[in-house]
Amino acid sequence: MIRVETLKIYEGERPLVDLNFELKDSLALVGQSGSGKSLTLKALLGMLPSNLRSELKISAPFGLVRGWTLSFVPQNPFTALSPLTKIRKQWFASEEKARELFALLGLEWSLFDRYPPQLSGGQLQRIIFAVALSSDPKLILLDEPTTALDPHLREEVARILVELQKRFAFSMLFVTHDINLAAKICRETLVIREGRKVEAGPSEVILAHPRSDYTRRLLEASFARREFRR
Ligand SMILES: Nc1ncnc2c1ncn2[C@@H]1O[C@H](COP(=O)(O)OP(=O)(O)OP(=O)(O)O)[C@@H](O)[C@H]1O
Repeated sequence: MIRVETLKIYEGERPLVDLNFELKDSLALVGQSGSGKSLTLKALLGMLPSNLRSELKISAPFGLVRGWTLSFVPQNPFTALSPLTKIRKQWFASEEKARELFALLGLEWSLFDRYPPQLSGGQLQRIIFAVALSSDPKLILLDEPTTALDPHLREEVARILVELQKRFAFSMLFVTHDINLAAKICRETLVIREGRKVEAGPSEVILAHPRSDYTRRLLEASFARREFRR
């Protein structure tokens, strides 16, 4: 279990984020735009903008080393890789590892020698997952990894993620504003507003019995988006 005992982010004296949480296998961090989701991920990655400072205290059964035990999946697969360089040249693990992950993710091996713009959004997102998994991480941070994808691909990516986690047993912190998607992917949910905890617990309990109006509004927004998509 990973314990984030203190995670505070300040702009000058103004606290933007003040959180603590436990992460067993999968935790969704859910909140409206501006609630502090991205800043929380940036603080955990040690990549905060230079005008902000943070206090971070984490206890984990392993060291968190970015690019090794700690991986990151960014929001937009279309911009995550350099467009002018073949996937092969952007791959830092062994070719054997690439073959294993490509097979597992249902990616044709020939895609390894293509340029990113030659791939579809779904293929690119799988490649980003392969890159994130290539160092055998213990913790993966995901920043709304389905936002840039078509709705049908979103469900597919959610399914792949759950399968990958079962197989590789990494922990994941999944950031999203979609509380329904959060519950599909993560066992537990932490709802935040203005950088503070609103409520936390098993995802299905939060979906079925939201305790705050804020969480209810997130649920309504999520259902409204779904209706709109139909
Ligand atoms: N470099 C910065 N300097 C000052 N304030 C910042 C900075 N970056 C973000 N903020 C503020 O911190 C708050 C949290 O921002 P953050 O980007 O974490 O929100 P978010 O929940 O990820 O939103 P979104 O869903 O829109 O990406 C916002 O009020 C934002 O304006």
